[in-house]
Parts: sequence; C-alpha cells; structure tokens
Amino acid sequence: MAEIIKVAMPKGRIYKKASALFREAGLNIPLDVDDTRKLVIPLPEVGMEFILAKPVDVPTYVEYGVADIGIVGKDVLMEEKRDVYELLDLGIARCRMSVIALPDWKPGIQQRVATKYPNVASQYFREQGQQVEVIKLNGSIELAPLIGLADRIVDMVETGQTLRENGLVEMESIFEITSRLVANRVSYRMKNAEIQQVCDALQKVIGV
Ligand SMILES: Nc1ncnc2c1ncn2[C@@H]1O[C@H](COP(=O)(O)OP(=O)(O)OP(=O)(O)O)[C@@H](O)[C@H]1O
Ligand SMILES: O=P(O)(O)OC[C@H]1O[C@H](OP(=O)(O)OP(=O)(O)O)[C@H](O)[C@@H]1O
Repeated sequence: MAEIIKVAMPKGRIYKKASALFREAGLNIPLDVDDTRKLVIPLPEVGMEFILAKPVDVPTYVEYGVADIGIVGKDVLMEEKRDVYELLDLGIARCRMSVIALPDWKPGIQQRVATKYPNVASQYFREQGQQVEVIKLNGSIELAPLIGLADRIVDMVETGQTLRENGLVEMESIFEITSRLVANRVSYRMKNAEIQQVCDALQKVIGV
C-alpha cells in the first residue's frame, strides 16, 4: 500500500496558488483553508496529509522529517538555510528581494538596514564590502526608512505598489523569488515513488 505523504503547506498568500496547482495536477484538495482552525488535514483520497504551517517554519518541519515535503518561498530557504532537498521551482508567488531606500539616500558611515531577512541582508552587504547594522523587523518593513529607524531596507517587491505609495525606490535587486517544492532527504529515499509521483504531476502542470 502506498504511504501517506505529509505536506507542510504555508498558510496565507502561497496557499491559494499552491492548492490551485495541486488541483490542476489532479489532486483533489481543499481550495481554501481560511475558514478552518484545523492545522492537520487528512486527505486519504489523495494519499496525503496537509500540515498548515507559518511560511517561515516550513523548512524546519521538512528538515526534521515531520513533513515529507513542503512548499516554501526561495526567500525563506535563503534565510533559514535548512537542510532540505529542493525538488521543483513551482513558479508561483513570484517577486524579488531588493534593497530599498528613500530617493535622497546617500552612503554614510553608520548605515542601518531593517529587514525580515537578517541572514540574507548581512550576507549581501558583507559581499558588497559594506558595513551595516542589520535590524530585524517582522513586517511593514517599509515603515523603517519613513520614520528614521533605518537608512535602507531589504524586502520583497512584487508590483512595486508598496514602494510607490510610500515614496521609496528600489536601489538593487538581490535575487528572484518563487515558491519551491522541497523534500526531507530521508523521506525522499524512503517514500521516493509517492513523492516522485506528486513532483511529476506538478511538473506537468507547470510545464518544465
Ligand atoms: N508581495 C508578494 N508577492 C508575491 N509573493 C510574495 C509577496 N510577499 C511575500 N511573498 C511570498 O510569499 C511568502 C509568504 O509571504 P509572507 O511572509 O508575507 O507570509 P503570509 O502569507 O502573509 O503569512 P504570515 O504573515 O503568517 O507569515 C514569502 O515567503 C514569499 O515567498
Ligand atoms: O510590491 P508589492 O506588490 O507592493 O508587494 C511587496 C510587499 O508585499 C510584502 O508584504 P506583505 O503583504 O507580506 O506584508 P508585511 O509588510 O506585513 O510583510 C512585502 O514585504 C512588501 O511589503
């Protein structure tokens, strides 16, 4: 009998797009989970169990093997550096990680950078040979330069609307972001047929 695959699914903006992909791939799963507080959703008819997780925690569940596979943004993978196996670029939730500032920003001696991604930001500025103090925030990062907490921020840009509405400009793009299908290394060997089946079905839908 085929084994059940435990899938760490990010709650929030990725869920809708990811669940639509699963459905297109012929896997009949709920399209919306907004109206439930249930965190573990058994889906025996498709041989899966969904674990509804905070996006940033998905690689942790997968690394520890409590989820066999998961869906997570490249931004989180770059920040968390968990030991997971990246199987597929799903091409959804596309945006980019960028350095952002007020239009009159000038390089100074004591530079502060606010971000939800301290590891990504520290590595980037180290590679650029720029000494900065990185301040970790948890959301509404664009506030930081507006109210004087930081000179620059490192954050995601999709449409650019948040920047425009707050009078900020994108200085440099650091890397492109899309959501990825990741797997636990042991699960990938032990449940290879089942995981590969999901991977192949998704691959067909996204056409890579
Ligand atoms: N503006 C955006 N456009 C496209 N994708 C985005 C955008 N912002 C974030 N993402 C992607 O979606 C993922 C989850 O976004 P975010 O961190 O905002 O969480 P959320 O879905 O709002 O849930 P939570 O607030 O609980 O963390 C990010 O890791 C990133 O890969
Ligand atoms: O270029 P845009 O289309 O405006 O999208 C970019 C915004 O989306 C994300 O914020 P999110 O909605 O996750 O809210 P947050 O500030 O609480 O992280 C990101 O942190 C930017 O603020």
